[in-house]
Amino acid sequence: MTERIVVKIGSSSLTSDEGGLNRERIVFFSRELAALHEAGYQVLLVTSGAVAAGFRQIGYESRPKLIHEKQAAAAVGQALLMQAYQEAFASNGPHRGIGVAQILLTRADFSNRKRISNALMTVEELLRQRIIPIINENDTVATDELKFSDNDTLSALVANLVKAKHLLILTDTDGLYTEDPRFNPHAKRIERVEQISDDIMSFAGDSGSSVGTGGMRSKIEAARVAMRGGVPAFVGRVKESGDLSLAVHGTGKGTYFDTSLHNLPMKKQWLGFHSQPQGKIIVDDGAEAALLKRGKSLLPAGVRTIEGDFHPGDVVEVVNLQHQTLGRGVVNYSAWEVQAVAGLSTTEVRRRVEVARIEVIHRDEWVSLRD
Ligand SMILES: Nc1ncnc2c1ncn2[C@@H]1O[C@H](COP(=O)(O)OP(=O)(O)O)[C@@H](O)[C@H]1O
Ligand SMILES: N[C@@H](CCC(=O)OP(=O)(O)O)C(=O)O
Repeated sequence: MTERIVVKIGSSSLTSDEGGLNRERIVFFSRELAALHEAGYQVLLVTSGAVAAGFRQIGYESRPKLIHEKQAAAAVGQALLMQAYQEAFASNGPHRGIGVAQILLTRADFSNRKRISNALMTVEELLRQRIIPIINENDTVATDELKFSDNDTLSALVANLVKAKHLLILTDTDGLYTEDPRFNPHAKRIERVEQISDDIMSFAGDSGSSVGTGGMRSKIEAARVAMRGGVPAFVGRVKESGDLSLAVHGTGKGTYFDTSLHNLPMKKQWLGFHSQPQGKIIVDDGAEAALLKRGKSLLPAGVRTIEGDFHPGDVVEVVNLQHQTLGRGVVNYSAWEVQAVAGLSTTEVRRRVEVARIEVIHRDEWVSLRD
């Protein structure tokens, strides 16, 4: 299969603090992306910048905070953003330039299997036709509680969906530092991350600009999602011509997040990232090791207790004794049944309740969310 690359560009790289698009940067990034396209990669772009591009046109003085104002700014800005990319790509590449297409997605689209498979089919066809899909959140319809709000997570979910070879998250800093380099000029850059430990997470701060939203924290969260989906990620800066290609080839100006995991099938992506858990199962250390290290199913013997009300077939979150999330799975028992058999041996369970399957969660219906 032709290698796929998902590139995410943040507002801070495309616009200024005062709002409005920086057309020179858009032309620059489209050249960088065109070079990958010409080299034979299938390129997908996840771009922010709609709100930042639109608010000045509407007459707001700074990036709006109220949801309806942000949505109005995005509605104006999204058209400007697409127009700018369309023009920039039209003058790139051989013949008639490179074609682009707009795709707007919400979190709700990802949790609906039919909608997301339709989106994937559209993307596949665009890529076959050598068109670059340009993706943003559908800000006009995304409701506050379900919003991605920054596009970092969206780009990771897209990378998992299309089983990308790389996810490149471009921003205004050349990677993750031990502290926000704006506040500590002596902070050290981290070159490679193999596991997102609490230490790594603690380095990351909020956004440095008034137009960006996620900051480094949301980029690391996004890298975690991509890594779990078997997609290695890069977070860094692309400033000079050729930088994007360097980033793809492992010598970019930024931080690389490696993964040895395989791509997650669509069903497990849904289970891990888009399902809505109905409750929690708290398991002991033995069950934690069985699930995470030995790829086993969850048996009643390893269950300590539960939270919430759920029924067979529901998705539940599994947490350890320290309440850290281990993963999610489809449960075979109702909440009261799990509570009744918690800690019991398989023989004892069979004597007490009648269940279709002895496993509380079968390993085929389970996805680990630990690195
Ligand atoms: N530990 C850190 N290392 C690097 N940058 C950091 C760190 N903590 C916070 N930041 C800030 O995150 C900013 C990038 O995030 P953001 O402004 O949301 O960008 P974008 O618009 O590209 O998504 C950087 O400009 C930087 O100031
Ligand atoms: N969908 C929004 C993205 C919001 C945003 O600022 O994201 P980011 O710059 O990636 O932190 C937009 O296009 O303005």
